[in-house]
Amino acid sequence: TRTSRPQRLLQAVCINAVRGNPDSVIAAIDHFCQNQEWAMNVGDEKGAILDSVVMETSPSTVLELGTYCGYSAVRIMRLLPPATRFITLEMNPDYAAVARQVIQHAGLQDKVCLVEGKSADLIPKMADMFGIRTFDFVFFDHWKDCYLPDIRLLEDCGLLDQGSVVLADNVLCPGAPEYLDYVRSSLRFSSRFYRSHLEYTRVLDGLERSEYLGHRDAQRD
Ligand SMILES: Cc1cc(-c2n[nH]c(CCNC(=O)c3cc(-c4ccc(F)cc4)cc(O)c3O)n2)ccn1
Ligand SMILES: [Mg+2]
Repeated sequence: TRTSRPQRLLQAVCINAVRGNPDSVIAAIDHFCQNQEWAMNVGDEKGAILDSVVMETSPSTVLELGTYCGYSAVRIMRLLPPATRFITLEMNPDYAAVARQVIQHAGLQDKVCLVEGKSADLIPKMADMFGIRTFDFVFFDHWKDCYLPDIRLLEDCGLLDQGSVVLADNVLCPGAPEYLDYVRSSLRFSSRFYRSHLEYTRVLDGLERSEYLGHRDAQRD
């Protein structure tokens, strides 16, 4: 059977990227998506915003929802020290298989823990499975209609601490309107929008950065 798009993306990484060099893996994927086939990686424009938010947060525990081919896992982990705990959840086994090889090509396989399954099933097991109490940084890049239930689930499971940062991709395209309303109206979050574009296109998109202010109650009316 024909190869899948993730498999063709992986092939481009194997051919064009230098093993053990995360920046060359990122460049190879961006070149493939700009010149051969569009794919739903966060991309270079939004990726630069992701880099800056990661660096200013300098987290020691990171959760990513939606690994896809591992592009943002490589982007995030190339910036952080080896002691950082990084967990990424992917529910599609074919995506996960490609992501493992992309992450390995970047030489980051020892720093990344990729878990297969649904976010709603795995989030409540984070503490038991990994001995992680709270996440300093969470990157939402999974199903857009899961953003709202999953940020509520993170709160309910006590996985966010005062100062924890949740960065959400695609809040305009494909869009996560209910999620935006929630984080922007909640007294428990301080949110700001980073205007950008859908990866490899001119379509408007952006990232929403929401900082957890602690366990307060009430909504802004
Ligand atoms: C653990 C867990 C993981 C998942 C999960 N794993 N992998 C994903 C993929 C999610 N990503 C997207 O759907 C996505 C789509 C677009 C897009 C597509 C088509 C267009 F025309 C315009 C834009 C652009 C993007 O940047 C995206 O990130 N979900 C789901 C549940 N539980
Ligand atoms: Mg995305």
